[in-house]
Amino acid sequence: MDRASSPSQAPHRAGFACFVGRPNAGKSTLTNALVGTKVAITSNRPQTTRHTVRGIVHRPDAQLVLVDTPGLHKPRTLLGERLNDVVRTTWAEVDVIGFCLPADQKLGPGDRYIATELAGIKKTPKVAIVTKTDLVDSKALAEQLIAIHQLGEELGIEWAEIIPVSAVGDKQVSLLADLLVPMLPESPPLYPEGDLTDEPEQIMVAELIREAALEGVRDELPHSIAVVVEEMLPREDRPANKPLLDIHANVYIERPSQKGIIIGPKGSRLKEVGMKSRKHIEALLGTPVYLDLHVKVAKDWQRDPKQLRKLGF
Ligand SMILES: Nc1nc2c(ncn2[C@@H]2O[C@H](COP(=O)(O)OP(=O)(O)OP(=O)(O)O)[C@@H](O)[C@H]2O)c(=O)[nH]1
Repeated sequence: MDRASSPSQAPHRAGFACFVGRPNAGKSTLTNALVGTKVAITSNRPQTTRHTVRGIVHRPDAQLVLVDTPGLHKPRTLLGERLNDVVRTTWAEVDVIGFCLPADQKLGPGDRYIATELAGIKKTPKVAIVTKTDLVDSKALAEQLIAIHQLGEELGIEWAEIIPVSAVGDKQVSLLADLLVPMLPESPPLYPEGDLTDEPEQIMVAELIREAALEGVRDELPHSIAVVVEEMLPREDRPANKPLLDIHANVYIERPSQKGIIIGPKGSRLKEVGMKSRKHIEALLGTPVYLDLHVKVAKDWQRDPKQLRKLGF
C-alpha cells in the first residue's frame, strides 16, 4: 500500500481514550488541558468525578474522545461498587487507556490495585502517563519512570508508551495527544466539530454546583453530597437580547445534621455556593442564569438503590 507522504494524506482517525488512576492522580485536569476548556470537574478532594464526562479533542487529522471515569477503589458502599462497574465497562470499550500516576508520589497499593486490574484487560493498549511533573525534579521523575517500567514487567503489562506530562504547566500535553491519536482506528469524525462534550447539560450543571458545594467544606461532608438539576427553562417574557435561564436544583445530603454545614450561618454558605457555581454555569452555557438552590435530606442515599437511581447513578 502507498504510504501517506504528507500529513494531509494520512487517514483520519477517531476513537475513545480514558484516563484511569487513583483518586487525585490528575485525570480531570489532564482532560481539561487536552480539550482546552473546563469540561471535567476538578477538585483537590478525591473521588469528585461521579459521571462519565467526555471531552473531545478536535484536530485536522483526528478526533480524540476522552472518557473521564471515577477513580477505581476498594468498594465499601453500593455507590462504590457501581462506580467500579462503570470504570470496568469503560475500559472494555475504549481504544486506548491512559494510566495516570502522579510524579510526586511513590507507587502505592492503590496504583498496584489498578495496575493488576489493567493487566487483565489484554486487548486495549495502555499508556502510562506520569502526571504533575512540575512538582518534582528530574531525578525523582527518572526514578518514577523506572518504577513504572518495572511495575509493568512485574505484572505483565506492556506499556505502549510511558510519558511524563504536566497539565498545569502545559508540558507535553499536546505530545500526549500525538501519541494517543495513532492508537485510534481509522474513522471519520464521530462528533460534530465544536462539540466539547456530549454529557447532558443538566449533568454538567449539577457537577458544577456539586463542585462549588464541596469547596471549603471540611472533611465531614464531601461524599455525602449529590446534586440533581430539576429544571432548566428560559425565562418567559425576556427580550431576545437579554435572555435568562432559570435553573432549579436540589442539593442532597444524607442526614438532617448536615443541613447546617451546607447552608451556613444565615444561609451565607449556600449563597456563596450559588454565586460561585452560577458563574461557572454561565461560562459553560454562555447565557445569564438565575439559580435556585434547595437543600434536601435523602437519608443514607449512598446505600439505598432506589435513591441512587433517583440521583442518577
Ligand atoms: N502541580 C500540579 N497539580 C496538578 C496537576 N494536575 C492536577 N493537579 C492537581 O491535583 C489535584 C487532583 O487533580 P484532579 O484532576 O482533580 O484529579 P483526578 O484524578 O481527576 O481526581 P478524581 O476525580 O478524584 O479521581 C488537583 O488539586 C489538581 O489541581 C499538574 O500537572 N500539576
